[in-house]
Amino acid sequence: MLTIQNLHKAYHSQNVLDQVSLELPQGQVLAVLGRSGCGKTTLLKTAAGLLQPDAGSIKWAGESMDLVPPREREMVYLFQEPLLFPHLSVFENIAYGLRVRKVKEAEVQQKVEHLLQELELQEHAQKKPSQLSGGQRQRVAFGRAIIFLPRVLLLDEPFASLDAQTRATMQKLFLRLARKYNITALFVTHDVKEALLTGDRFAYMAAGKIKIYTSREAFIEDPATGVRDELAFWNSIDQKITPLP
Ligand SMILES: Nc1ncnc2c1ncn2[C@@H]1O[C@H](COP(=O)(O)OP(=O)(O)OP(=O)(O)O)[C@@H](O)[C@H]1O
Repeated sequence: MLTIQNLHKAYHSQNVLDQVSLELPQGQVLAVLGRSGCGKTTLLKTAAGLLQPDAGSIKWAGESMDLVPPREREMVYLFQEPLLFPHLSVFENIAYGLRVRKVKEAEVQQKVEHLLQELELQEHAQKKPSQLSGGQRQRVAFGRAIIFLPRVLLLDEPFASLDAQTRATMQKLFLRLARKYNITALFVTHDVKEALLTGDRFAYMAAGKIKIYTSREAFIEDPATGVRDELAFWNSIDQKITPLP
């Protein structure tokens, strides 16, 4: 269980995280919907240990992570734009987390090859990141993040820069692997449909405050989230599309 309690962070006089608290059981995905600038990235970076909060605490299985450095926290932050080592192949980018943990070569080969298959990247294993498409690069970054099964995956609008079709493929891939590997994730997005698709649980963030919902229905029904209005809009578009004769 990930437990975040009363996290607070301010820049000058602006409260960017305002008493943020949440609980996330292992193997669940919390979709956090929020408009640009609401503090989503600050929340994820603070959870990963990349930013220090002014107050509050982060725990995993009851153990405080507050003094644990980012590398040992095993809460991996996945950037909007995939950050890959440009000089390493796809294989070595994915293997990186195992190499720094001094995992034996045979196990590295077996694990990376298996994940390359899952990510449908086998034929690109020896390419460098510059030789890949945006969607392929994002898949490599995802593989690199999950290869050692971190405690928590922190996803920051991971598919925002992809075209609609690639984005839909990536969302399905994420869901399949999240189920298969029992991934615990905070998935932040400004996209209503993406939040509904990826989340087991739902939250809405605005001006540094987070609201956690007890059910999908409560999330949809709350007028503050704008989810119902957006779903109504898409339904009205669907009804306007008349089938071809
Ligand atoms: N280093 C900083 N110094 C001052 N203000 C900052 C700093 N980092 C973030 N902020 C401010 O904090 C607020 C929240 O930023 P954050 O990056 O968390 O937003 P976000 O919800 O992730 O937005 P987006 O979806 O646009 O990435 C913004 O108003 C931003 O200007």
